[in-house]
This record gives sequence, C-alpha cells and structure tokens, in this order.
Amino acid sequence: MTVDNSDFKPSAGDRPADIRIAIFGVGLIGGSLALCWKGKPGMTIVGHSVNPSSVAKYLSLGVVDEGTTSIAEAAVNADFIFLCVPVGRLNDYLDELARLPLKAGCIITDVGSTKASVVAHANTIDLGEAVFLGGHPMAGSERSGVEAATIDLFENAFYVLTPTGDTPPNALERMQELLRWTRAKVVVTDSVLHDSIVGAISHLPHLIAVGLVNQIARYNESNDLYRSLAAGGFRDITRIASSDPIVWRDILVNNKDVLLTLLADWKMEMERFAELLEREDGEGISEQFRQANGFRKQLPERRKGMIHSLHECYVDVPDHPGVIGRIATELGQARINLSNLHIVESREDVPGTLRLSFKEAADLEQAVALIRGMQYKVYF
Ligand SMILES: NC(=O)c1ccc[n+]([C@@H]2O[C@H](COP(=O)([O-])OP(=O)(O)OC[C@H]3O[C@@H](n4cnc5c(N)ncnc54)[C@H](O)[C@@H]3O)[C@@H](O)[C@H]2O)c1
Ligand SMILES: O=C(O)C(=O)C[C@]1(C(=O)O)C=C[C@@H](O)C=C1
Repeated sequence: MTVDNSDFKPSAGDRPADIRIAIFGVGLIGGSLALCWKGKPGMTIVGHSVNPSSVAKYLSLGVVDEGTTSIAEAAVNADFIFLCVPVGRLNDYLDELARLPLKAGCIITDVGSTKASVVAHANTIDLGEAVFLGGHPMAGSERSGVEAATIDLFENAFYVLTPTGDTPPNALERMQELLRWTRAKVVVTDSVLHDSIVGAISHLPHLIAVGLVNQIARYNESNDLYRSLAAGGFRDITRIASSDPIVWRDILVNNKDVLLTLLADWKMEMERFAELLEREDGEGISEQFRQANGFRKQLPERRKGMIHSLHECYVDVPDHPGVIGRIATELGQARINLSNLHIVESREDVPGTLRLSFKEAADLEQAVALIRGMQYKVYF
C-alpha cells in the first residue's frame, strides 16, 4: 500500500492537535525530520543526544525547540519518538524506553536502514501503553550530521513503514498523518522483505562502492594518476563510499545474512562478465549494457519542488565563482522566465552541471540560444 503525500499543501485545516515529537539522534535523518515539523502550529520538537555539545548545536541551529541529554526528559511526555541513531543502538534505546512511563498511545518509531531485527526486538519487550512501528525513509545522503539536514530531503521519496499484526490501525494512521509533512510517499511492507530488497538496492551498492574505492586506492600507491584522472564515472558510482563508517558498519553487520547471499550473486554476476571478456564476446557485453540501460530507465524520477516543468536543458559550467549567477542574470535581463535551476553536480575541480527548467517551450529555446552564445555547452 502506498500513500502519496508529494502534493501535500499544509493549510489551516491541517492544523494538528498539539503534539510533542522526540527525536533521538538529530543528525542527517533526524535533523531533516525535525525541519519538516519545526515551527508548524501545535508541534514541539525535542532533540536528544548523549553529547551535551550536540544538544547545544541542535538548539543553536534552530532545528529543535527543546534539547536534552536525558532520555526520560525527552521521552516521557512525547506523542511520537523517532529513534534516528545507528541501527546498532536501536535495541538499547527500546530497552531504555520500556523502563519509562511513556504517554498512553505514544508511537515509538525508528528510521533505521534495516527493519527485521528492531521489529523483532520490539515484539519481545513490554512498552506499556506505547506502540512500536518500524520506519525507514528511502532518502539520504553520503553526508552526515545535523549540518547536512534539509527540509526537503524526503520530498517525493518513499518512506517505508513495517507494521506487524499487533500494530493498532490507529497507530499506522496517526503515523501516516504525521509523515504528510515530509511530503514523502508512505509505503507499507514486511520488515523481513524490506531487508532483502533494501539489502540489494542500498546495502550491496554501498559495499561495492567502498570496495571499488579501496581497490583503486591500492593501485594509486604505485601511481597517483589513478586518483588524478578519476572523472565523472568513478565519482558517480563511488559517491556513497563517503558515507558514515559507523552508521554503515551497523547496517551491514545487522543485515549480514542477506548481504552474504547478495555477495554470492554479485560474484556470479562478475564471473559472467569475466567469461564474456575471456571469450571476447562483444555482443554479449553489449547485451549486458542494453539490459542495464533498460532497467535503469524504469527507475522512478524523483523530483523535488512544486514545478514539474516539461521544458528542461542541462548546462556544463566550469567551477568558477559567479558562473551560475551570470547565467541567471543574463536570462533575467533577456526576460526569460526560468522556473527552476538545480545544481546537479558541483564539486571542486570537477565541472558542474545545471538543470534549467522552463514552463514554456519558447523560454527554453531563447535560453538555449543565449547560453550557447555565452560559449557554454547546452544539452537535453
Ligand atoms: N544516511 C542515509 O542516507 C540514511 C538514509 C535513511 C536512513 N538512515 C538511517 O538513519 C539513522 C541515522 O543515520 P544518519 O544518516 O542520520 O546519521 P548521522 O550520523 O547524521 O546521525 C546519527 C545520529 O545518531 C547519533 N549517534 C551516533 N552514534 C550514537 C551512539 N552510539 N549513541 C547515541 N547516539 C548516537 C549522532 O549524534 C547523530 O545525532 C541510521 O539508523 C541510518 O541507518 C540513513
Ligand atoms: O542518497 C544516498 O546517498 C543514500 O545512500 C541513501 C540511501 C540509499 O539510497 O542507499 C542510503 C541509506 C538508506 O537507508 C536509504 C537510502
């Protein structure tokens, strides 16, 4: 079942009853969730960290309304508790919460990248009048920490919930209602199935990316050209290798059994390629690419922002200060109505790419001519 909140437009009629949301671990995910609810009528966000300086940072950044290092102070009066810590800590937090007099009907949830173990553990403890409902937003970044949090991180992404047969329907409804503010699409599935699927589309890619980077790093010990010449292809496939080591240690160890099966399949996939290369089977190799191209084209396009323009172009821009401003200024002076500008890639010493969106085809045509006149490469 999927509930699409991507067109959610908060209005007076959506004013929630006064609710208190406790977020344990206000990092990338916890902080981005906090930003979705911060300042909304009737909502109070309490941030928890074991580290007092982290609590101070959450407050100084204005991501939460209140902050504490006390689990009890954060949790006791909460209507919702989001556990946004590494998955290796989830069971400990659940055990701590089980010892507290939580509010009747309090929904405890997590955002962990694995679900089966935390859902199973929650089923073995007495949470009193509180309820556990596993959750996992299928959105994130290789960056971490509250500084990386953004309000639109979950927009148009899928947010997985993993209720069990014991989950009260009302709890699922209340959670879906709260998650409307993230503008994510809520999807409900089984926790074990979740770990098999997410293991394949998320955990295995992270493991492969890290292995590839470390393989090239070893080659680079003999010649620094490996690092110097690494361009878009290597950077694209290895972006996620920069993810947090502790967060990913926990994810991979927690999903070990699934990953060992996936790795066996991956080795067979690589063996298949090796055989094609051994035989110099060009057609076989091309077919592998055709199959991959075909499947990848079916991946859902995830758009953020309200404008879904049909008229877009891409511009390669050198990494010089002010380039983006110059292009926007030239378009403005030509009175071309630019509806959206998205920086697709922008990193040091790597050319950036802009995606320019227009509501009208005529605006796109004018813009392409103008930008090409500025000697930038424009493509579609
Ligand atoms: N990074 C992603 O793309 C992503 C996406 C979806 C879900 N998740 C899940 O979200 C959770 C948090 O990941 P994140 O990316 O926000 O990481 P993060 O490092 O940005 O935030 C983790 C938070 O947990 C706290 N923390 C770390 N170690 C702790 C410990 N031992 N005890 C108590 N608190 C601790 C940190 O202070 C921080 O506030 C993880 O369970 C992860 O699997 C991550
Ligand atoms: O967007 C990224 O960089 C992510 O890695 C997010 C990503 C993934 O796509 O694998 C990573 C971990 C999550 O649990 C969910 C999604």
